[in-house]
Amino acid sequence: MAIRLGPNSYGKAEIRLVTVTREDEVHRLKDLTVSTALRGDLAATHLTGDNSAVVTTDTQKNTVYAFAKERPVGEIEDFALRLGRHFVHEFSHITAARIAIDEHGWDRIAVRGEPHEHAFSRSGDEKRTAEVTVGTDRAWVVSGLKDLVVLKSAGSEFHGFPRDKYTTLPETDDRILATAVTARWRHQASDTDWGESFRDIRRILLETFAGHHSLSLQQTLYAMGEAVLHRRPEVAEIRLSLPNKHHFAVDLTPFGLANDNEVFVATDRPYGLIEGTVLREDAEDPGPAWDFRTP
Ligand SMILES: O=c1[nH]c(=O)c2[nH]c(=O)[nH]c2[nH]1
Repeated sequence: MAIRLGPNSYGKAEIRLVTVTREDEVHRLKDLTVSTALRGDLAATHLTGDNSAVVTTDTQKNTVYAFAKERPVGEIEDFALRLGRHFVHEFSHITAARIAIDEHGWDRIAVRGEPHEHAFSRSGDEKRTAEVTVGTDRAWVVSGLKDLVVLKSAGSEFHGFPRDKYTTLPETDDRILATAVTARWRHQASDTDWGESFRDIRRILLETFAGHHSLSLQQTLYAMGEAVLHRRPEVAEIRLSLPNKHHFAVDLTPFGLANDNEVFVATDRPYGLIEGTVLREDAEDPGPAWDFRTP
């Protein structure tokens, strides 16, 4: 029986990093969860236990903290690029690094209408994300956001679907449409103005969700992705994952009441999960941008 080692990688997952930058009395916060992963000639550790090529996951974690001290973290894409390039350039047997970062937002607390210098409240569940893959001669950058919860109470219909003996869903020309957007977009280059790009893409996603008259969440997904590609030339491809956060009109007839689309039950499971990719016809091959394990 022939057995061999297949694709493999290793790293430190979910390193929690918080930095405080002080400009006089005003403090700035960065709150990140960083995951590192390395690939390379690591057969020996798997096959014989020879660890001489293993840049330990503990060292990877320490490197993240040291880099955060040596220079301001800055945009998460830049921080990930610096870390990835370090691992690949410093260790010749490491052929690729993947650095994934979630950034958690904090808002300044307003005290008597004035933003406080050093007191913050968590912005909510939404995260800005970056997944950077660094190879020996180039890098791939995927930016994104997670858990951006949105809802519209008009401008959404869903009808025209096939009915069989198991179909009970009523057709509707007026429903609540709600989702928690996870979006990841692949950049064509590795030297964009990451902050400006992120803020504008987030705005485009929100404005399209709000303004698009939806006949299905699938159609809304495509419209959101298409709008980003129309307006942001730096993006080659966008992947969206949209859980349908169902809001069903409650049947009030047992109480002698009509429900004129005003009273809903919000259910959290099961949920429809609508996922899709929108990309440029001439998009460059993604290489390992999405899947670190692909050669
Ligand atoms: O926008 C929707 N797409 C579906 O595929 C679907 N399926 C379903 O039950 N409700 C919805 N809504």
